[in-house]
Amino acid sequence: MNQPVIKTIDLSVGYRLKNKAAKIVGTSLNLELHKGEMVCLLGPNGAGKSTLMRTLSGLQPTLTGSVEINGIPLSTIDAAALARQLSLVLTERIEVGNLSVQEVVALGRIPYTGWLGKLSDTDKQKVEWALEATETSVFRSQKMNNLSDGERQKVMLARALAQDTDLILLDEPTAHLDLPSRVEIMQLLHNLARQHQKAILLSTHELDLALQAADRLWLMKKNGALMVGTPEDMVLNGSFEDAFARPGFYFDKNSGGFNIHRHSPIAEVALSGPQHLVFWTRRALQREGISVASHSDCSLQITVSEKQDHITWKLMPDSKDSLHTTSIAGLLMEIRRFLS
Ligand SMILES: Nc1ncnc2c1ncn2[C@@H]1O[C@H](COP(=O)(O)OP(=O)(O)OP(=O)(O)O)[C@@H](O)[C@H]1O
Repeated sequence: MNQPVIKTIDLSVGYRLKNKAAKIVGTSLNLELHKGEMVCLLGPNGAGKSTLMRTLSGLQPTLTGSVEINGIPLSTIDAAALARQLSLVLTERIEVGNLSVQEVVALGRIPYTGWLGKLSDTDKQKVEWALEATETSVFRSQKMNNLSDGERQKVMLARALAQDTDLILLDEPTAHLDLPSRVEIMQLLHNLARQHQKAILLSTHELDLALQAADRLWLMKKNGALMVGTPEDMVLNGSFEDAFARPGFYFDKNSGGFNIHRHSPIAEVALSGPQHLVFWTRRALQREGISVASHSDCSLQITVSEKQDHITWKLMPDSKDSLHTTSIAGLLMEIRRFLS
């Protein structure tokens, strides 16, 4: 594999306290991020994601160990050179006055032009490309103050793209966005990594989206350990659940999501039918505390089917006549009756 864009060597991150003691947040970190890949940094609140992000971007000193960018120690790279290698998108709303979208994106060219520098043709092309890639060119003339949070976030990403760095670090880029905008940002970042060979690291609390979109996960635990792997490996080997599960909240390997319902079911039923109908029926049953058995030897069998857009659930209790219902609400009512 080619040289990593960013690499950490026995890195410890954390804080020097007043009494000269150190608060170690992450330790023995040997991480690599390569061009063309998108990595999601996940972990519960307080695990140390922001601390690691800040350390990797040079905003905070390392406790021990080092960070290298394109093979050069971060501590030896001056601010101007660093800005040509690394761009950072933070969650905090940065006040950019009443600048237009295009003017904000053009700020990404400062590492090449200086504060008062005039944009060259190349600079203008890079700004144009960044606006197109993030689909922000349609509102290029609008003032930043008039944008929605999602539009604003895309503009901040465009500014980072205009900076034309191999490495882009984003701290919770999808915070405050609605679901479609979160999906859009994740897809955009993944495309940028693949199509434009960017190395992208983003911290996020979007577990579902990270599982789907990340090439690899960096999973920080509360004890300072960090595990690395493809999302599917981390689910299958249990590390994903291990980092997030709490009493009353567990990861369901069958659905790929967290469940908020109790572990010990009050009843077990057999369920069959087309996959998507089984999926949503199971969700409703789980909420009732009813599990779906992997065998058919149950006192209640449910079959769900769909004909010409009409969905029917057929309940077959072993002791009574079978009955039909045409909604999940009806199904739950019948099951409650059956169990009472
Ligand atoms: N300036 C500081 N001095 C000392 N400790 C700090 C400082 N800032 C953060 N911490 C501690 O470092 C630990 C990691 O915090 P950090 O903000 O990096 O976690 P995080 O994973 O980003 O959390 P969240 O998901 O809630 O944003 C926490 O225990 C926090 O209290």
